[in-house]
Amino acid sequence: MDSTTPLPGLSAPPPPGAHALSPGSYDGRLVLVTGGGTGLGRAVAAEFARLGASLLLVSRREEHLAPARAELAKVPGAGPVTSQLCDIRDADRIAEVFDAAVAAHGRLPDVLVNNAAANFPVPSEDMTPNGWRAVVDITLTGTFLMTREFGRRHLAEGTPGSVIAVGASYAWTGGPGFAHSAAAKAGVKSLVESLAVEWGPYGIQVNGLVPGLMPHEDMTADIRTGLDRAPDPDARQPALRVGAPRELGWAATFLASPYARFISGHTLVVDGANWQRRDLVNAPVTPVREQLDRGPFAP
Ligand SMILES: CCCCCCCCC/C=C/C(=O)SCCNC(=O)CCNC(=O)[C@H](O)C(C)(C)COP(=O)(O)OP(=O)(O)OC[C@H]1O[C@@H](n2cnc3c(N)ncnc32)[C@H](O)[C@@H]1OP(=O)(O)O
Ligand SMILES: NC(=O)C1=CN([C@@H]2O[C@H](COP(=O)(O)OP(=O)(O)OC[C@H]3O[C@@H](n4cnc5c(N)ncnc54)[C@H](OP(=O)(O)O)[C@@H]3O)[C@@H](O)[C@H]2O)C=CC1
Repeated sequence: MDSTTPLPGLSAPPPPGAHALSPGSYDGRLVLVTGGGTGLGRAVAAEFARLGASLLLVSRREEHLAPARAELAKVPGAGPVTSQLCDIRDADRIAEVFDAAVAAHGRLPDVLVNNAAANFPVPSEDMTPNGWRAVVDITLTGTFLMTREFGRRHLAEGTPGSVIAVGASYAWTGGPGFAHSAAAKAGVKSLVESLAVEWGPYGIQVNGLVPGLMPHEDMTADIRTGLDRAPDPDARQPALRVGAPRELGWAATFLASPYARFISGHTLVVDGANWQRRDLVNAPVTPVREQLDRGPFAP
């Protein structure tokens, strides 16, 4: 290969609609996806549906849930799709959601995908106490409250289950400009490791799942603007391409399948090795304020 031959990078994913697991692998199973009305949550829900799962989508806004319900119900092979409005910071409402799951689907969710999260870029010196609390309460405490209810219900029934918590790679590295979200995701990773041990004896598997850069149309304006500052995102990844949301869905359906039952307490990163990237000599440091175009600090 000479220097003029383009490098291949990691190969493109199979087309939408393809799947690795056998058709009907999730027939008769109920999968609860928080934040399942948008973005990556919706893509993960679609892959479970394609394999026969019934779905329960949970989030705060009907305008996110209604279109997703309609679209996911049309996925070939999908079981019934329902949704519940719920702010995952509200433990009482979460209990009602599980009651509604049993009423609508006749069973507890077999799989819980904790995908809902909150995030916005902000230099830490500008972050308000309430801004910190909103992100940590949704991302970490919300994940705990959902998982706690799932675990309690299954322990009471004596039934098995599988939990997947969507994380971010800055759980390991820190996330300058996203200190609240990075701290919360580090907490999520730790929670996965604690609960996998606590609940393994009862047949409940708990794993983390970390997406790399997987652009989608629901990304928040703040995050989209940040990404738009760096053109050609493919060239910035070791894979020489960004990820497709369905690649996260395929990983999720594997992790909750019988073939991955002995994997627990693990956090799987689906990012083409982007988070491992290091240069021998790094680019010059640009302060977060400058990266975010915030101007001088004005207390
Ligand atoms: C860059 C490179 C890309 C690189 C990209 C790297 C991405 C890394 C991986 C992670 C990705 C993700 O998590 S993506 C997931 C992103 N998705 C979301 O966040 C969707 C949900 N978001 C939301 O609902 C809201 O934005 C959020 C505020 C976070 C939560 O809603 P609430 O209703 O609870 O909160 P509110 O009452 O509106 O606000 C609570 C406080 O937060 C403050 N606040 C709200 N939005 C704010 C904002 N944009 N900037 C500053 N502060 C903000 C408010 O002023 C309040 O503080 P006071 O004024 O003091 O009261
Ligand atoms: N996109 C990416 O490249 C990356 C994403 N991630 C992670 O992937 C996951 C999905 O992200 P993405 O799809 O991009 O983000 P989105 O903004 O599209 O999705 C966030 C979802 O969470 C729901 N949500 C937010 N707050 C609450 C709440 N309090 N209660 C219930 N639901 C809530 C929202 O629905 P509603 O507003 O209706 O409540 C929305 O559906 C997150 O965990 C994120 O941290 C990690 C690394 C990279």
